[in-house]
Amino acid sequence: MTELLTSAQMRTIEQAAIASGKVTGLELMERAGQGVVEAVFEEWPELAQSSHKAVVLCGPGNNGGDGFVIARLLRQRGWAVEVFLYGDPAKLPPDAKVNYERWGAGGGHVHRDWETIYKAEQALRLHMLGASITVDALFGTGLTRPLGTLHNELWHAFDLDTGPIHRLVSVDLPSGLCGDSGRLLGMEKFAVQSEAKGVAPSALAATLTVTFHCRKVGHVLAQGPIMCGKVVTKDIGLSSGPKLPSVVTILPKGCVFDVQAPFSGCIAKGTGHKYTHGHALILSGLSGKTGAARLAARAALRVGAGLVTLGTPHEAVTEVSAQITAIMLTEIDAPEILTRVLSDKRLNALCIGPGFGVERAGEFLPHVLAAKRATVLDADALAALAESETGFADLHENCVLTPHAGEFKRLFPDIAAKLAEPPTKGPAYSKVDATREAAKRAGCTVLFKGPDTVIASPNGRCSINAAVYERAAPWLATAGSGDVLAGLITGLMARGFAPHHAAETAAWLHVEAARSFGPGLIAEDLPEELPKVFRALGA
Ligand SMILES: NC(=O)C1=CN([C@@H]2O[C@H](COP(=O)(O)OP(=O)(O)OC[C@H]3O[C@@H](n4cnc5c(N)ncnc54)[C@H](OP(=O)(O)O)[C@@H]3O)[C@@H](O)[C@H]2O)[C@@H](O)CC1
Ligand SMILES: Nc1ncnc2c1ncn2[C@@H]1O[C@H](COP(=O)(O)OP(=O)(O)O)[C@@H](O)[C@H]1O
Ligand SMILES: [K+]
Repeated sequence: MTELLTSAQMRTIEQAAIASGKVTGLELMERAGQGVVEAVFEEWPELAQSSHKAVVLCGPGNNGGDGFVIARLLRQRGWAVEVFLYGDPAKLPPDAKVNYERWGAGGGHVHRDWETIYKAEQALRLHMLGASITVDALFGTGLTRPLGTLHNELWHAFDLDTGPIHRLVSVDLPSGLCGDSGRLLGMEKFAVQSEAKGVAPSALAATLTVTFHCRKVGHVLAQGPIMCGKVVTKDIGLSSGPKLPSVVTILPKGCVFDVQAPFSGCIAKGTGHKYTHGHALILSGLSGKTGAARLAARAALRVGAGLVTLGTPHEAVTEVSAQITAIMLTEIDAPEILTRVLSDKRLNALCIGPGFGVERAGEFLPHVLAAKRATVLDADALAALAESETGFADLHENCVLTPHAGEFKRLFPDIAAKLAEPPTKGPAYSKVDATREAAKRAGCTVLFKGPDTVIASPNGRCSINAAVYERAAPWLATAGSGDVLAGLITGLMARGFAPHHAAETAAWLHVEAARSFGPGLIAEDLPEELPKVFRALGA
């Protein structure tokens, strides 16, 4: 698992490293600047062949300090560099000030008060038009409030109405993007306008973002991926040495993890007979609505549950039995029959919701939850849960709720409203905050779907399965893919995976299967692609 850090956590790590005496802030800043220059030449090797022109936009904090280092290093390579400072040099923090002075001592000029410059000469725009790269070192993890008029100026100076600027390199975070939530502070107006025009929601949407030590949560959530372009992480010497483990334990807030490939050992089937690997029961909808449960059942079987049974209403038996082979069928017409079926303790995981019907789900839910099995509640079961009188009282820690944004809103309207509020100050309320709050309230694991799927459990554990950047899987936006995910979680829980682990692993496999199949994917393809994914994992 890789950690995704919040801005506060990153600061804690930096400060602890500096306090330990093993590194100075100035050294960290130098390495950060070097990391950006390195990443630029790795991304565009042609720029390393000769000298070019760069524009570097520096802000009033240490992000600006990184900008001065970058400017100096590029100039040392013979580049012509124009530096614009937003803010008062006298007020720069100490390390940034040292680098500002080093830039000046080497003969470097700093354009100041660029609002006037823009209005008088449009210098910024002119310089940028002729530059091979523009570096955004305005704000990083210290962004506390919206960019306001500065952003308006940049829109005009960049003349971005028609598209993104060529090779905009962002230092740590695109300025304006909240590092904890991936949301753009105070830029809803631009978000709406740009969506209509099909361009990025900010003048500062980067081609390349170079961050330090670890990716931040905001790189993968919400608008983060659109704003960052591509994210490269550079080591600045915080990972080496024995000090990090103790630093990590004093992090101020719970950590968030990036879901990584499961160990082949946990996916592989050990010895044992089919019952060793569990028996999943997937509850089917009525005739004409049975496809969703069949998809889930197929996924549960493919992910390795020893046996899978579809609990099918009598009137749908012909429809279902005509379309299954290895999957078994048992008639379940009424909630009481479900309770009787579940007296077989070998049925150890349950899925209700896909194609089930909201009203029926409302009738079955109390019996499902009373059985205290590992249970996935998806689709119609979530709608029924939102309407139920007992609310979350009957949920237990072996439940997993799998809402998409609409279902999340029905289940947790106040939390969804908080998340929908336009962010005006950083750190903004994030999908991580929302899912954590939801899991705590529900008392069970919540998997909040999307390209940035967030999984949280009541104990505060939280992971993000980000299908973004090199793991983008837009083909998952297809009917029935959520049913497959529900089946994967159920199958893994039948195999004995704990709810959070099952949700993480299923979400990862879901994206991998989609990526392995590629364009043209339909939900039926997902379970069938799993063997290939398992083989690649060495399972
Ligand atoms: N620490 C280290 O050792 C290392 C740090 N590194 C680098 O430092 C970055 C973090 O630096 P940072 O903490 O100084 O914050 P930064 O993002 O530069 O901004 C703070 C300034 O901006 C201001 N401000 C905020 N929002 C504003 C707005 N909307 N409009 C106008 N002003 C606004 C804010 O003002 P204030 O809120 O205090 O009034 C403050 O003056 C990090 O991302 C990385 O690049 C690397 O060198 C590695 C080593
Ligand atoms: N653009 C996307 N990139 C990655 N994953 C996506 C994208 N769109 C949807 N998904 C995933 O596909 C699944 C869709 O589930 P859901 O909305 O319940 O669909 P359905 O009800 O049709 O099964 C979720 O797991 C979601 O995270
Ligand atoms: K930046």
